[in-house]
Amino acid sequence: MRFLRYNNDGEFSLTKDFVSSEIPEYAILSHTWGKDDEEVTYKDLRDSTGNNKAGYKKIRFCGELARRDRLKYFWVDTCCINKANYAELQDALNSMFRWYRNATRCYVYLSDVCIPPLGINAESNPQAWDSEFWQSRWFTRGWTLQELLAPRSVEFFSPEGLRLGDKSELKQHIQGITSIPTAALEGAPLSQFSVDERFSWMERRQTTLEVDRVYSMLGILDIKMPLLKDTEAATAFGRLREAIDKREKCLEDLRLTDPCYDKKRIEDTKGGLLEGSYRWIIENSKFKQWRNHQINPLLWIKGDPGKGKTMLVCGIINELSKTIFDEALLAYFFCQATDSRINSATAILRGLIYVLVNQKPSLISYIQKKYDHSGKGLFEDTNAWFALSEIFTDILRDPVLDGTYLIIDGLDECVTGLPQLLDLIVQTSSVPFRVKWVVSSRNWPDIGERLMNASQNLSLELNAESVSAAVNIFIRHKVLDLARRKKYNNRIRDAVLNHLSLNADGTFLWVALVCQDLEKISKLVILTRIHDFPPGLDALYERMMKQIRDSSNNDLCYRILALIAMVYRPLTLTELASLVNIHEDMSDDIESLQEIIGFCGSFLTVRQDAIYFVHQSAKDYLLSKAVNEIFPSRKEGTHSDIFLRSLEIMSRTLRRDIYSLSAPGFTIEQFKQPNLDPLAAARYSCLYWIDHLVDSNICDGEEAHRFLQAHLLHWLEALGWMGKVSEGIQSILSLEAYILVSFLSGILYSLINLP
Ligand SMILES: Nc1ncnc2c1ncn2[C@@H]1O[C@H](COP(=O)(O)OP(=O)(O)OP(=O)(O)O)[C@@H](O)[C@H]1O
Repeated sequence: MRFLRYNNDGEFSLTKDFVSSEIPEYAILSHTWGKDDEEVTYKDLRDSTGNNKAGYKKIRFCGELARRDRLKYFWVDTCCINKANYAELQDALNSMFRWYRNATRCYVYLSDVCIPPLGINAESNPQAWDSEFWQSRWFTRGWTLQELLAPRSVEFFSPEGLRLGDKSELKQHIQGITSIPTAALEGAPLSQFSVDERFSWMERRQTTLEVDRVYSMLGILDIKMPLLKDTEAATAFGRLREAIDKREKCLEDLRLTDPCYDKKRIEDTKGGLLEGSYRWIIENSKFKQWRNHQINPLLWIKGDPGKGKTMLVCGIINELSKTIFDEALLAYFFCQATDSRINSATAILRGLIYVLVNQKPSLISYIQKKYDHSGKGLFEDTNAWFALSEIFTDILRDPVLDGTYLIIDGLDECVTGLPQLLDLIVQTSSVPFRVKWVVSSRNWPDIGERLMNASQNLSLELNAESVSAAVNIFIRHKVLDLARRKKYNNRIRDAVLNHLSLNADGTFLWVALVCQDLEKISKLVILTRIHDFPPGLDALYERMMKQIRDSSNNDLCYRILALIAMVYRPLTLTELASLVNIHEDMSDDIESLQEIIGFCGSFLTVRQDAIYFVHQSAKDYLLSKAVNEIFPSRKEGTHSDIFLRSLEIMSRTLRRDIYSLSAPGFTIEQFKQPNLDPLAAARYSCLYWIDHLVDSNICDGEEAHRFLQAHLLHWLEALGWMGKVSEGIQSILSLEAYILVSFLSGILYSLINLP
């Protein structure tokens, strides 16, 4: 990038070309072009021939303001680009948005907003220029759109050099003139606005060459593409659309989950985030040291189950996103062992990359080439980890990631690929990477072995005092809420407060579970019942198990708990009804099902129609301490039940043209799912029946064979409607491996081993 700077003689001249790592602070001019022969060109400046041109005034204007703001360098598009060199011009047009964005100051020269001589105090007397400002040509030109949006500081001046205000002070005016939302004018990332909305900001603007209406959108859309000479606008627009569509398709295939929504869901499922219960970490000396220094950029937060790590991480994300500087990014991922979609190292990398690219779309360039070659398989096939970790490290090397924060909650919940993931985290938290990491996990020795020397660790047990104080805030909040809703008198309220404070032992989850149970207890008996809640999570879970044991629905509750503990993603109520094999006339009675889930102690919770364990530790308890009760025929038996039940559901549901569309050739985009979805009960089964067969370890090739003989095409059709054909192919591959190892029925093998 080439600049102008003042010389000692008071004149200015062009500088050398600065490489991107050496670019100094600079000011930049935004203006509308006059007639070609009035503007000072690169050649004029080089040959010292432009002083008499009308455009010289603008350059001097910019230089004077830069000098006022103590900026040695300034940039003006008329003369800092050598337009005779097409390669340079092309590069400049592709870089312009970034150059405006990185400028310390941007001065807008409004040649047609003249201030009458008496309007010297222009800022405090807007009536003097208001109508000219509204009608200024600057707001009608194409290139000035990015000059308005990209820089942090945009100041408007009359040609007399009088300051009219900056884009923040004038945002009401600018919003009224341009219809651009104020958030965009205030610097919100443009990726937050849809592509169509961004195109609409250009609608009423003109450019000298029609094709420039397309090229002037490249930065705003964060797209890079070659600017071909003499291209028709329509052709350039077609190429731009194609680049956008390719990017969106790639992102769609990369996306397994959107961690931003996961965070919202988790906070909601856990009853909402209480600021007073996480703020201690912001003042913690280790946290501050990590935040303010680059010495050890990896912070490992560790603690026992239910100590509040996940909620702490949510709080840290909120806090960092408030203070993160300008261009830096913040990406995070919540790993959840109970959901097979988000419990592996590849899922974590896909999530982090997805968030990074969403915030900075140009990072797609690190994926696009590989994706164009391999398609969605890049993220899913057997080499996915290697491809994704290469893409990830390439992205982290990009200088735009300077100051970026990466956060992973629940490393202990990463069921597949944890060692590789830990190694990658350690590797990328050293030079030359410029990101900072926060990871959280339980106190697991395997994780400790890999992270201990490479990280600062913040143990919740070693910060017991702060954690206890945070838990007490939580207790107070919960009990006051209960007291208000259940009309406790002061004696009951204080007895509950007292019992919880004495027995919580710094464990948030224990408090949350006890309060959940207190909801169901009448205030008349609470003073006697409150002592039934023993201290310690396991003791509490044992108490919940005992209640189930003593209830008349215990068999159904055990079956539901076993099922929810073994499925690979949370089930909907409809899926549960069909899989648990309850009485036929109750299978579509969702209210009764919800009631039954209520009988399962506080182990389960229903949010937005999906059933979750109240906490990972609840599932851990069942899998380790209640095995005999809930898995009478071992875990394999439960897998086998789910497998057989799935075949039943699918055989009953799937058929040719399941949505009765009759006419062939429908695309998924054209299709609108009916309210009564015939696939609703079978979706889980379609996706996971093979996994359950494989994990059941029973050689039930006969059943699978019969099902595939009758329904192979119906099943593929259903997967198609669900957008899960590639998952189906993966399942077929596991089935093939399974039956090969199990020396199963040769007929089944030959049926699925299609050429
Ligand atoms: N800051 C907070 N605001 C509101 N609720 C909180 C907060 N911290 C903890 N909790 C409550 O405590 C429960 C347990 O917290 P959390 O899930 O964060 O623990 P954890 O340490 O991540 O547990 P695990 O390691 O077993 O996953 C949450 O479900 C929530 O009810």
